[in-house]
Amino acid sequence: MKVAVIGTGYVGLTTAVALAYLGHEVWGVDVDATKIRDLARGHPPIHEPGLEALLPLVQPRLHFTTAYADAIPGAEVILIAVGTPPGADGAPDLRYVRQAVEALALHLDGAHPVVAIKSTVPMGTGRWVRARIQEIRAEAYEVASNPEFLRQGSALHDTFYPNRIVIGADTPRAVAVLEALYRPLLEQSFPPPKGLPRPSGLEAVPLVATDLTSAELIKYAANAFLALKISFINEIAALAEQVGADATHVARGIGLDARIGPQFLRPGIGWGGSCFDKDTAALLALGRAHGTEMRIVQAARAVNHHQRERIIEKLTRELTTLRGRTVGLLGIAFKPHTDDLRDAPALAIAHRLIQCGAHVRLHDPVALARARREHPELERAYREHPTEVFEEADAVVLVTEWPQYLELPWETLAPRMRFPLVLDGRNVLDAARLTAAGFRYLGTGRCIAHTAPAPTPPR
Ligand SMILES: NC(=O)c1ccc[n+]([C@@H]2O[C@H](COP(=O)([O-])OP(=O)(O)OC[C@H]3O[C@@H](n4cnc5c(N)ncnc54)[C@H](O)[C@@H]3O)[C@@H](O)[C@H]2O)c1
Ligand SMILES: O=c1ccn([C@@H]2O[C@H](COP(=O)(O)OP(=O)(O)O[C@H]3O[C@H](CO)[C@@H](O)[C@H](O)[C@H]3O)[C@@H](O)[C@H]2O)c(=O)[nH]1
Repeated sequence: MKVAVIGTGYVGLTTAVALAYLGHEVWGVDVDATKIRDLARGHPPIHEPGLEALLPLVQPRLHFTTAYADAIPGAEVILIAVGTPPGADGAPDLRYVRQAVEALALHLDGAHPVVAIKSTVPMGTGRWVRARIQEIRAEAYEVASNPEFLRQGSALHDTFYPNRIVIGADTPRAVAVLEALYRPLLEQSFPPPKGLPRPSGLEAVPLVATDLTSAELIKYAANAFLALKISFINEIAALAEQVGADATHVARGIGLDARIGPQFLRPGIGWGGSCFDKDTAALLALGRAHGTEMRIVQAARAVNHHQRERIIEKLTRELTTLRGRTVGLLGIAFKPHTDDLRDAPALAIAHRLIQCGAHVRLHDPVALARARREHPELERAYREHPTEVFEEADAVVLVTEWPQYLELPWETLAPRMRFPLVLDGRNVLDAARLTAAGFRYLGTGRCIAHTAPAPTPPR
């Protein structure tokens, strides 16, 4: 099948590569000429595990262009995967979707492709896209919603082995065409790419076929639910610290209940990234626009915003003041295995620390180059080697759980600090090992023996 993918960012590029691997003839279109030039030379502009290795393998069936005229004519499916960043009031800014739709409409030929929206868009957008194309072409085209659920850092894995595929469309033909596009994924009939083994037990992927608007809402509901699971465990973690409990044990204790499930219950610094903040804000705005107050989502956001401030509070409590202190942050990317810095907690914490009069040092094994480009205001803080953030520091905070940080020569690091405090924002370090190495170790939501509160009698 000839497929056009509009937008070659985290979602569009991953989708294009995966579809080419499955045997489709794929055209990736982007307005960013630099990105397209790099891609055409086989250089992915983003860090995503497996992408660089897979790109040359699929190259014969994968084309990159800035010209809609190359990609659209003859395509059976057009996937829109452009950005939908937050607008001023939290509602998504749909200008890139509008621009993509207007550009593609000019090149539609008689083949009647299905236009499917992969970008996360407000309910009603699909119907608007259909109407706009009809207005431009004076003819009806089928439009579908095909929301994407991949996670950055495991984007290819999630694309090849999704939990489900959602297709929202108002005609059976649109569903049938997209079902045919994804058949190898639905039936898991393709040989797993090298380095991306199929999860054991995965034999088929469920298809959720629904109407356009429900599919659009599924995406927002999924992200909001995941976000509130994280905020829930973080709220429990805050209480655990006060009462002398271990929130990681609480998470395991509740997560084994099949009705709750173990995932997204890792207490920590809270969520970051390009999606959760944007999509929960969008849901609030959409609720407001339709007279529905989204109270649970609002609470989840409030808890998450406070998570970053809790790091500042903990450091202030431990160090009395932040003025003149030196604080090292391990990890800048919003999660491991990506170089994405959108809504990265480390950047927010770094700016708050500087505001409080502290000196900051920042390291990341992959995202440092992007941080230098996108956040030159922090240039003095960046360090090339992780051990440099410990030099004469008063505290080090592990913000992003890159596996490399577990391998640091911890036994040699405490003596290099002014005050050997380590705040483990992701609960991944070995508390006993660090304590033995001379650190004062503080986890998140875990009260270790010497910080436990005095016992209180039952009332
Ligand atoms: N990043 C994720 O993990 C993820 C996962 C699921 C869904 N989503 C959603 O998918 C969408 C894309 O997200 P992303 O992270 O890939 O964004 P991104 O910013 O990485 O990529 C968007 C791309 O679209 C291009 N673009 C903008 N206007 C264009 C136009 N008119 N024609 C062609 N290309 C154009 C940009 O140049 C950019 O390369 C968003 O709606 C997002 O919410 C993202
Ligand atoms: O138990 C957890 C799980 C995650 N996080 C944090 O949550 C954020 C988001 O992580 P993750 O969801 O793994 O990455 P994303 O790439 O943001 O993916 C989310 O957002 C995408 C964009 O919409 C969706 O497609 C995915 O399904 C959804 O998981 C990160 O800062 C994580 O550190 C936690 O704090 N605790």
